[in-house]
Amino acid sequence: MKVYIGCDHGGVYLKAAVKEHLTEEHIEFEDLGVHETVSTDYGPIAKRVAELVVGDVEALGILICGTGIGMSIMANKVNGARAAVVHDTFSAAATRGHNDSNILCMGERVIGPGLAIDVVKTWLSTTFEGGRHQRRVDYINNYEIKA
Ligand SMILES: O=C(CO)[C@H](O)[C@H](O)[C@H](O)COP(=O)(O)O
Repeated sequence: MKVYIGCDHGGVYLKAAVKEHLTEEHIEFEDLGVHETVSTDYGPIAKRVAELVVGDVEALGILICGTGIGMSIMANKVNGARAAVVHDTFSAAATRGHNDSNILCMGERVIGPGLAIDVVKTWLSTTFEGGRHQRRVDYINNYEIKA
């Protein structure tokens, strides 16, 4: 598994904390930026990470901005991206287990690094349950194919 990670200026510090965790856990990742807190736009970063994730079935993505919301809105425009804004471990497990989310979005202005790392741990270690949830994810995929 490889994790593509990106942020805007509102997520630089939380991204650094998440990268530290991924490094400690020997989880392969690629940082698509940004690296500075100079004001920037979340759109291009979210688009790039989402495209990379969709292009590699083994890959997952983590996107961080001030709230996680701008990143998720943009990422979900990319066909095949299932980006979820998550700030608690219950939702982290549910969105992997039920929605097969492939991109985790968080907000540095919303969540502290301790809980954020727990969210990342839970999200990365939970697997998709399939079954009735596969039908629901298929509905989304079919909609994208026709759109
Ligand atoms: O898109 C967002 C809001 O949902 C992100 O949190 C951005 O990081 C935020 O809008 C950036 O705001 P700023 O005032 O330009 O720092």
